[in-house]
Amino acid sequence: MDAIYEVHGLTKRYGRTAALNGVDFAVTPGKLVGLLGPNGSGKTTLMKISAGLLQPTAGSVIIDKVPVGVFTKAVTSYLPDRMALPTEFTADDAVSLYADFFTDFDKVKANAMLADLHIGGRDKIDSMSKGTQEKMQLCLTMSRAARLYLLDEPLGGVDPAARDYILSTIMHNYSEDAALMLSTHLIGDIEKVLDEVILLQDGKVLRQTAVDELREETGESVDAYFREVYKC
Ligand SMILES: Nc1ncnc2c1ncn2[C@@H]1O[C@H](COP(=O)(O)OP(=O)(O)OP(=O)(O)O)[C@@H](O)[C@H]1O
Repeated sequence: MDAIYEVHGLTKRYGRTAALNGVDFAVTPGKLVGLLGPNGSGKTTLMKISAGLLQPTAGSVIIDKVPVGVFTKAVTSYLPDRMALPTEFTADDAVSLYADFFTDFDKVKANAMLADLHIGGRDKIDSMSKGTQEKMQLCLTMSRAARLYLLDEPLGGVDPAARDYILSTIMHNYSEDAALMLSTHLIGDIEKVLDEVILLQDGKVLRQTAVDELREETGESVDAYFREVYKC
């Protein structure tokens, strides 16, 4: 099957620091991929370049056969690792903004998810807790019918009781012709839903593998494998 998301020789330098150093991988449609790696391994940088928010130093990202640009932004739904909406907005304002901005946005779906999470339309972002802000942004991100979802730490501030709802929201809101890549440090919580993992280290891909194969080969969970590989 043709890849929906390809990364070729991707390099990003900040002065003398190479945040990414020749990253190559490809993801096919239908896959839910975990982008894993220790702090500073380049996960956010890779997501930002793929979302068209940052220019690489070298290399390319191809989404749905097109290099990152105006078209790919229209088919990529990106959840940043911090609040990207004006904090004076209410949840209703945020929904309206997404509806105006993205033609693939499903307002009914977004409102239903927000109601499930007890987020009121009139709730203001700056009076929501950090975790609630994250949940709201995730609802908006997953209410688009995109070809590629890029979620940077979707569970970071979310309490354990809400994590299962969030995980099922992630799993059930992308179609078989789309792919989803998420970064997380909460591997134990998320590995049950992952098809593949991409392990980053020092700006390079250490390994890309199917989760089932990794478990079979190592006889341990992805979480245990991660702790072993990246032991300080
Ligand atoms: N704007 C910037 N200026 C200089 N260096 C940066 C900048 N952004 C990131 N870096 C550096 O690039 C490297 C990769 O950072 P990045 O945020 O992509 O890592 P990460 O894997 O997302 O980390 P974390 O797990 O802590 O979120 C780090 O060494 C970081 O210090």
